[in-house]
Parts: sequence; structure tokens; C-alpha cells
Amino acid sequence: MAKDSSAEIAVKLEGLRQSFRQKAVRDLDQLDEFLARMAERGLGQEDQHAIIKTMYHLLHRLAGSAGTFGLGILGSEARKLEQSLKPLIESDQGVGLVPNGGPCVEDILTPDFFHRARQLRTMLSQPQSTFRERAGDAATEPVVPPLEAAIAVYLCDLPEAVGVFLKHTLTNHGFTVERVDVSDLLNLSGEVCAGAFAVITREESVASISSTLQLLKRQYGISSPPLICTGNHNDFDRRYSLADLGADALFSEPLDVPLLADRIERLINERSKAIPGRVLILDDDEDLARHYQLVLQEAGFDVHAISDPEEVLLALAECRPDIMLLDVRMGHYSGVTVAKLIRFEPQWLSLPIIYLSSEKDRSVQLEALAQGGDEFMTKPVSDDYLVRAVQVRCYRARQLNQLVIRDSLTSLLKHSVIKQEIEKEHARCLRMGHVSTVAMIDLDHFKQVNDRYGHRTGDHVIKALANLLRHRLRSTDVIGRYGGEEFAVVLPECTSNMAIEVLGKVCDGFSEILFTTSEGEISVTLSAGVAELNAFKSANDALNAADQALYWRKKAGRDGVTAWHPQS
Ligand SMILES: Nc1nc2c(ncn2[C@@H]2O[C@H](COP(=O)(O)OP(=O)(O)OP(=O)(O)O)[C@@H](O)[C@H]2O)c(=O)[nH]1
Repeated sequence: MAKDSSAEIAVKLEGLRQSFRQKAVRDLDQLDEFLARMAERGLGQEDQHAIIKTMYHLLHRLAGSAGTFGLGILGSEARKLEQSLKPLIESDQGVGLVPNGGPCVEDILTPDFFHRARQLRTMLSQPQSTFRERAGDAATEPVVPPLEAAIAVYLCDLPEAVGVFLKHTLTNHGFTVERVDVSDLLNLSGEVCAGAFAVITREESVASISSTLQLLKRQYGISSPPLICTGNHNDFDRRYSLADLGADALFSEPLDVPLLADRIERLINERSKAIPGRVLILDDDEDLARHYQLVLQEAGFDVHAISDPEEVLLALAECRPDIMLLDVRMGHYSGVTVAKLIRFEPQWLSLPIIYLSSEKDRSVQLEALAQGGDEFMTKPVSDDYLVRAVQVRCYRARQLNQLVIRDSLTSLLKHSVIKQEIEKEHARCLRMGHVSTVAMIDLDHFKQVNDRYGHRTGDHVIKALANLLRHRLRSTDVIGRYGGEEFAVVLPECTSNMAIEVLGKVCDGFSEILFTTSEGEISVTLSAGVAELNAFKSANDALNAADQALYWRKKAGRDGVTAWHPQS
């Protein structure tokens, strides 16, 4: 679904504010009716209790949401009235004289209470501070390239031979490579700059290129692209001055291209860490949930908002959020119990859950945290605070999650995670009726590489293949490190013939990569077996079939791709 522009989001937020105002008018009409009934003589205790409880919830709702919709004064006055009613709600009998000498209705519903409650209506039209403070920030926030964007590498001011060599070899690693000069860099468009790119230059040009990149950074509000230089200086002073001038890495000649490719990848990924994440919001107040959703979407988050607690497990499975914002009081459902229910599922044990609540009582908050949530954000939450708080928590959650689900050498998904992904796609293609393919990929004669050139070289080869797969496959394909030198890939909505073509190109590209070893340069090949997921009853059967096809490929001479087929 296309994302809304800032202008569209602003229009929608204004619509929500208007709709909140109309609802608040209705709420206040209702409050007036309740006040009138409470003033009646001869009202039974049960009726009084029911009315006070409803008034309390109505005031609680207003207190938690009015500030978000630009009615902060109304919200804080509603909060005070809500707090006055609280002792009646908490007392054993709910209302009336409490045996232990607790409050009685007359102590709390004083003429002053009635007067203040009736005054709430006037606050609908008072000019008040808005919680939407961050409008001015948006233009200055750095534009961060999306994680899956193809990485462009600009070779700038390099000697002819080095430029030609790097263009060829880095293209084999899956980068889009161009040779340019400083003026070409200066003319890069905003669109290109918003994508992921790195610059490689010689050390003598670092100063001028670094200042050009700073200009682009200021002009387009991008984060600094990685600047890598080539050179042969080993002395501290020279290295210090290169770092000071803005270089992010120094590579000595002769260049070790797989290492260089790996460094480009890492530097780009480091800069991508500021990418906002996925957020699931559950708040039974639909307008409030929608407001939070729009504000976070405007800040670049991928947000899913629901209002019905019964949808939570389905929404979690679909959205797979980095964090969840959870309302505490949702009609007859409690957010605290919903958090406990979410933790029944092992996969959500580590999901950070942040309660959004008007509850200010620390002991109640602590009790709720003990039941399954991680943090409290007290309503009303300003837009600015919401965005920043969610940014920090998403970033941390993503970092922790990466450690848990990704292999440290290649940053690809770990064995158990890729297996789950294969199962998910198998279920999806049976449900949707499309064709998807699973591939098993294995490096050829890899034991010899390790034995002859050492494990360090072996590790470079594994990393280079991981990087190449990341670049050459679609962002929707899922790649995992299945075992030591074995990889598994899920290619959704892709037939085995299409997979043979794509992976054939990966085979060709990989065999052209040269690895520097103590005995000179070497190349390594790979073999792959593919099988269509929907041809099998289970994901495991499909995986075994891909493994079988890989075995056939190895037998047939390696260096290529073979599809599984039924044997006669
Ligand atoms: N450097 C390195 N080597 C690894 C890693 N994981 C597994 N290996 C090595 O990968 C090699 C796999 O060797 P084999 O399974 O015999 O297969 P092969 O030599 O590739 O032979 P074929 O698959 O038949 O082409 C073993 O030497 C493992 O030690 C790793 O993380 N780093």
C-alpha cells in the first residue's frame, strides 16, 4: 500500500481532531446527564454506583486522549475530576459509606465538583497548547536509505587501472558501480542521494570528496555516505589525518576486493540502523490508535493499529512488530492481561510491550509491569515524545533481535529462523495458490579452501557469498545460513525455472570473484538445488527435495543449479 505524504497525513490528523471534538461534545452531554441524575433525590445506592463508575471511565478516557487531540487543558481538568472519583471506585462497596470510614459520595460529589465538571465544556473552545509539537522537525530529519536499496559505489578520482579493476570486480559482488569525478558527485540528484551509496577514492582526494559529501548531506538532509580510500600509508599521523578528514576506511593496495565489498556492506548497514521499525498499536479508542499510527507513519515507521483486543494474535503474526504499544483499559479487557496472553506464545516472549496508560500510580504501574509489559508511557503522550520514545525502543529492539536471529559471520538468518520462514512460505503458497521455490546452496570443495588457505580465507568466501546473495536476490527473498557453508533461500512467487535463472547468475558472478590468499588469487564455485514448495505436502519435504537436487548437482560436476524432479 502506498504511504501517505506528509500533507495527506496532516489532513487525516486534522480530521481525527475534529472527530474527537465531536465525540467530546457527546461525552460532555452525557456527563451533564449523569450529574443531573446524581443531583436527584432518592437515587438508590446501586444506581449511584453505576453512574459514578460510568462518569469515572468517561473522565478517564477524556484525560488520556484530549491532550493528544490538542485539548490539553480539558484533559488535565478531566484528570483532576477522575482522580477525585477514584476513592469511590476503589472502595469496597464502590459507593456510599465504607465500613472502615472511607469516603462517601457527598464528600466527593460536592457542589464544587459539579461546578468544575460542568465547566469542562467551556474548555473545548479555549485556545490550548497542542501536543503536536514536532511539525518543524520533519524537514531536518535525515533521510535514511531503505535497508534493501541496491548499493551504488562511486569510484572517484582513482587511477585508470584501479578504477577499471574495481568496476569489474565490485560489479561481480552485486554492487552498481560507476566511475565519476568530483563534479559528477556534486550533481547527484536528491533521489540518488537518498539511496544507499558509498564512495571510493585515493587518499590524496579524501579532503575534497569529504567536503563534497558534506555539501550533499546538507543539501538533501541525508546521513553521511561511507567514504573509503585506497593508499599505502601505515604511519599513525597520516592515518589520523585521513580519519580526521572524513575517511571511514583505508584499504592498501593490492586491494582485497572481497574484504572491501564486506566493508562497504557493513558501513552502509551501520548507517541504516537509524531506520525506524515496525510498531503494533492496540488501543480500543479507534481515533487515538489512528492518531498514533499517523504520527508514527509520518516519522517513517511501519505501523499497524487495531482496536479490538481479540485481533491481537493475528495482528502480531501479520505485522511482526519490533515493539508494541498497548492500552491498559479497553472496555472489559485489561491490557495487562492481554500482555500476559501474548507471552503465552514463545515467539513473543522478547517483544517489548509498552503500556499506554493514564495510570499514574507507580505501584499499579509496577504491578502491571510484573505481569508482562516492559514499560509505561503515560497518556496523554505528545507526538514529539511518542516519536522519540518509539525510535529509541525500536532501535534497541532491532539490535537485540538481530543478535538473536542473525548469524554473526554473515548477518543472514540463523538455521532455525530460515526454517520457520520456509514453513511460512509453504503455508502461504498453499493458501494463496502461487508457486514459490526453496533453494539449497553449498560452496564447492570448501574443505580444500579451508585446509589449504586457512579458515580466515574460508570465512571471507562465506561472507562474500552472503553479500552477493543479498545484492542479487530480491528484497522479498529470504536468505539464511543453513549450516557451515550451506545456505537456504526462499524465493516467493518464483517458479523453479525462474530460480534456476536467478541463481545461475549468482553462480556465474560468484565464480568471477577473486580471493587473495598466501598463494595468490583463487576463485570458488557453488552448487545449488531448487524445489517448488507447493509441490510438497510439507516444507520439510520440499527442503529435502532441494537438498536432493543439490546432491545431484554435486554429482553432475558442481558449479551450477539443478531443479528437483520426480524420479521415474
Ligand atoms: N572457514 C569456515 N569454514 C567452515 C565454516 N563452517 C563450516 N566450514 C567448513 O566447511 C567445510 C565443508 O566441507 P564438506 O562438507 O566436506 O564439503 P566440501 O569440501 O565443500 O565438498 P563438496 O560440498 O562436496 O563440494 C568443512 O571443512 C568445514 O570445516 C565456517 O564458518 N568457516
